[in-house]
Order: sequence, then C-alpha cells, then structure tokens
Amino acid sequence: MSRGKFITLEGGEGVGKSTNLQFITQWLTDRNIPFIQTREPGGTPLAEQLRELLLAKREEIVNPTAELLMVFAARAQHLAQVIVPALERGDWVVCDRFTDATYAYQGGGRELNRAFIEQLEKDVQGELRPDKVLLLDLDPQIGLQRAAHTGAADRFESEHLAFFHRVRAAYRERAEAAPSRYSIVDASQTLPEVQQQLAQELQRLL
Ligand SMILES: Nc1ncnc2c1ncn2[C@@H]1O[C@H](COP(=O)(O)OP(=O)(O)OP(=O)(O)O)[C@@H](O)[C@H]1O
Ligand SMILES: Cc1cn([C@H]2C[C@H](O)[C@@H](COP(=O)(O)O)O2)c(=O)[nH]c1=O
Repeated sequence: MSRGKFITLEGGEGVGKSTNLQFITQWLTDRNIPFIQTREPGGTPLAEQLRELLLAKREEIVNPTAELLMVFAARAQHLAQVIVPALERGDWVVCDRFTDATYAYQGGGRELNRAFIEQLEKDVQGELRPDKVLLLDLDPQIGLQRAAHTGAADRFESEHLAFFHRVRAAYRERAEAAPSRYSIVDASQTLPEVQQQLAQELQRLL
C-alpha cells in the first residue's frame, strides 16, 4: 500500500478556499481516489476547540507567541489522530490550510521569528510536508470584500489591511522559493478558470 498524497489549500481571507475544496473533493470522488477532507486549525474535537479559541474575538490582546503555540498544539493533535493515519492507509488528505498558513499569518502577519516557526515545524511534523500546496493568490482588498458576504468577521478577519498584505507576501515568498511543491493560482480569475488550473495540478499528482 503506497502512502496517500497530502494536498493543502492555502490563501488569505475570501480567496475561494471553501468553494474550491468542493471542486477538489468532487474531482477525487469522480476518479474513485480515497481521500479525507479536513482543516486547520481543527480536524479533531480538541483541535476544533482550539480553533474556536483562536478565532473568537476578545477584549484581551492575544499574545502572538501564545497564538503560534496554540496553532501547533492543534496541529500536533490533528497529525497524530487524523492526517498521519489517513496517509498511512493510502488515503489522500485534502487539508484546508496547514503550516504554510502559520508562516503566512504568524510569520508574515504577526511578524514572529521565522526560525522559531521552523523549529516548531520540525518538532511537531518531523519530515512530513504537503506533497502539493495549492495557493489561491488574491489582492487582500478583493478577498476581504468577498469574505464580507460570508458572515461576521472573526478575530483574524478583523485585522487591518496591512496585516493581510504581509500574509499574502509571506505566502508568495514561500511558493516562489519552491515551485515544484507549490502552485500559485490566480484567484482573481473566473471560477471556471481557477478550477481548470486546479484540475491540471491534481492531474499531475496521479
Ligand atoms: N473566482 C471567483 N470569482 C468570484 N467570486 C468568487 C470566486 N471564488 C469564490 N468566489 C466567491 O467569494 C466568496 C468567498 O468564497 P469562499 O467562501 O469559497 O472563500 P474562502 O477562502 O473559503 O473564505 P473564508 O476564508 O472567508 O471562509 C463566495 O461568495 C464565493 O462564491
Ligand atoms: C492553519 C492556520 C490558520 N490561521 C488562521 C487563518 C484564518 O484566518 C483562520 C482559519 O479560518 P479559515 O476558515 O480557514 O479562513 O485561522 C492561522 O493564523 N495560522 C494557521 O496556522
């Protein structure tokens, strides 16, 4: 039994992750590829509770290091309980955000030390990295406008525009540094154009 493929979908707020996750899971279903769909932060009962704590708006200012450690606490649980067993069974894992989001939001957005994130990544994940990161790239101003139609803003969505420009730049920097593992998809295109590119990227993984 060969290990399943690990695919992550990344991008700023309102780039179309939810919409395109449905497309990706339908694409896999149509080809009888066994997969699980999951998300970060989240994916297990404990990690979902940590997600709620992370996303809730609150009076208290959340310390960026505390935020980073909570993200990795949720990830450790998610990896042990869900992601690693699925990959070992031969299932593909389609994950809505993973560690690239940490480099983008906590590294770029919060400006935390990158070496600290790298150390946590090594300690929590060992050698495990996604086989393919699909990065939906969009001007944050457009993304926030799109996201505004999908409900009340959470703690991250309430950040200022400069935060999201740093998030986007950090994502792009990572993707441009490793083009074989990352695919940048221009999310300002029409949905059919975005999905045509996603299908091409998935086809290459077969
Ligand atoms: N390529 C596109 N062009 C125009 N509108 C789009 C496109 N992709 C998605 N949308 C629309 O943008 C809105 C946000 O999309 P979606 O909820 O999929 O994004 P998201 O990245 O999951 O957002 P969030 O992170 O806020 O949940 C939806 O109304 C969706 O229909
Ligand atoms: C994995 C991860 C996520 N975040 C932030 C990014 C988003 O604002 C929320 C998740 O909500 P969404 O429904 O996926 O938009 O969490 C983060 O800051 N760091 C991370 O590692």
